[in-house]
Amino acid sequence: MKTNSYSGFHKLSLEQRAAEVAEFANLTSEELALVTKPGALNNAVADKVIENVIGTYQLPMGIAMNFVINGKEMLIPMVVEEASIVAAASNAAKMARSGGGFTTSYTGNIMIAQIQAIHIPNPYFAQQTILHHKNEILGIANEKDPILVNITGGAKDIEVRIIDSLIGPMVVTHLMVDTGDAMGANAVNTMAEAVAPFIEKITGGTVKLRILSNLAAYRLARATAVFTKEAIGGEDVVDGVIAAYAFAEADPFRAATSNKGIMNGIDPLIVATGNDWRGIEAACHAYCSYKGKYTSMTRWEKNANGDLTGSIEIPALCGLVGGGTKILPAAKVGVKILGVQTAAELAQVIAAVGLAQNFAAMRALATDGIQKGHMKLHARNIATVAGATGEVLEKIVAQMVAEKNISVDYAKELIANIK
Ligand SMILES: CC(C)(COP(=O)([O-])OP(=O)([O-])OC[C@H]1O[C@@H](n2cnc3c(N)ncnc32)[C@H](O)[C@@H]1OP(=O)([O-])[O-])[C@@H](O)C(=O)NCCC(=O)NCCSC(=O)C[C@@](C)(O)CC(=O)[O-]
Ligand SMILES: NC(=O)C1=CN([C@@H]2O[C@H](COP(=O)(O)OP(=O)(O)OC[C@H]3O[C@@H](n4cnc5c(N)ncnc54)[C@H](OP(=O)(O)O)[C@@H]3O)[C@@H](O)[C@H]2O)C=CC1
Repeated sequence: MKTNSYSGFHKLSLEQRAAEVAEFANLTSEELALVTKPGALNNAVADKVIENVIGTYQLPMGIAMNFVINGKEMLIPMVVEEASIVAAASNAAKMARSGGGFTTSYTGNIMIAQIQAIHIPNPYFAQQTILHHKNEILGIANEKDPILVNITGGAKDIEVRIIDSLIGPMVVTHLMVDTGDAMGANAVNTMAEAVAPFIEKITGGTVKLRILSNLAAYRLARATAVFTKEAIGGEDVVDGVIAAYAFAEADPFRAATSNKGIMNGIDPLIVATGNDWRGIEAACHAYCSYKGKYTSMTRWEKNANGDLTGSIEIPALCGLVGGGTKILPAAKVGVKILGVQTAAELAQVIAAVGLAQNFAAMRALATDGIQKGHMKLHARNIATVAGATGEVLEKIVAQMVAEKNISVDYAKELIANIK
């Protein structure tokens, strides 16, 4: 292959595509084998999951321990490439046990589909007109998915917003659909497309976009936890975490990093269960900013006893019956390890893990600094990249950590000295 402008690449077999890519990118046969050799996700299945497939790509699955959620002991599967995340989640969950673990709740599996209508000269009149026809709109939507209607009732309500925009006012109808154990993108998109002509007819406008909103403000998972001051290192640590939170609450530069720390917990669980991590990333970041400024996804306070209390409320977009969960064999194992039966349960675990992950990072930041714990574990990564294995690896990790000098170059130097 001499150029990447290649019409019909998708029509080749997986093996042909892999060979073409190897030629273009000068891959050795060993390098190519790292993506083409059969894995637990076999190539024939992988070829049906996305497009232009040349093979598969593995990531580690680790298990976060110690979680007690609503009184139930759970193992949390996490698929991720970053050292210290799984250890940190286990560490936080261990400390949360002193306060009884995590308590969660959920608003239900309600997704929003948006139908955007433009070119309407009288938007307030159109808004009320759409609301007059709520039952017909719900009827049209529900005709599209009788199975979902049987399971959950399907589309349940509408709301209509008028949005000022660069091209004038828009009348945006929200269709609220109970998507049950599905994340629900496909069901709500189909319904939105079905009701669009009727909205055009009753408003005289032109419908453009018909698509779900990732800002799933009616699909909220909540989690709380009490970390007793004794379990986390005393009242200074409580105050340190609250000061760290105050920084994130006030400053979007800090909030972005703190929230990345929360997604450190959420994304690996989302991936382990075959869910869409782009969807939940968009949802969580949008939800913590749509009431005004971009701020922290969590809240940290001190109770009357001087203990630390944490809370989180996020749109936990996830499902158990569709998307990757249905097709990826390892995702099914992830769900089984977790032991959840419904999307509602999964959503609540997601919130609890996000809260735990934030606590671990905030506690580290407020005490020793992040590098001590993180770099101790990252050092194993660095030593592996430098080529160390077995006893040599353990030895140089210990030395790099003790000397606080953790780099690939130094690891290589230590390996050479040992030899
Ligand atoms: C790293 C620790 C846990 C060490 O913490 P430690 O106090 O040295 O750990 P420990 O040896 O006392 O062990 C306590 C528990 O932690 C877990 N644990 C401890 N070590 C392991 C391990 N090797 N493998 C698995 N689990 C481990 C395990 O549950 C263990 O209990 P045990 O099983 O021994 O009874 C701690 O320092 C920590 O929680 N640090 C936070 C690390 C973190 O957040 N990493 C994420 C990457 S940094 C980032 O991306 C986000 C950030 C930080 O920027 C976000 C922000 O700014 O807010
Ligand atoms: N903006 C975004 O985030 C977008 C995300 N996506 C993608 O959409 C995918 C997820 O869509 P989703 O619609 O969940 O997946 P699927 O369409 O794969 O699966 C959902 C379907 O499963 C069936 N089903 C079976 N049992 C149940 C049950 N108990 N509860 C509810 N439904 C059930 C329903 O179909 P039936 O009624 O026919 O039986 C339902 O429509 C992900 O891959 C995501 O990446 C797509 C577009 C945009």
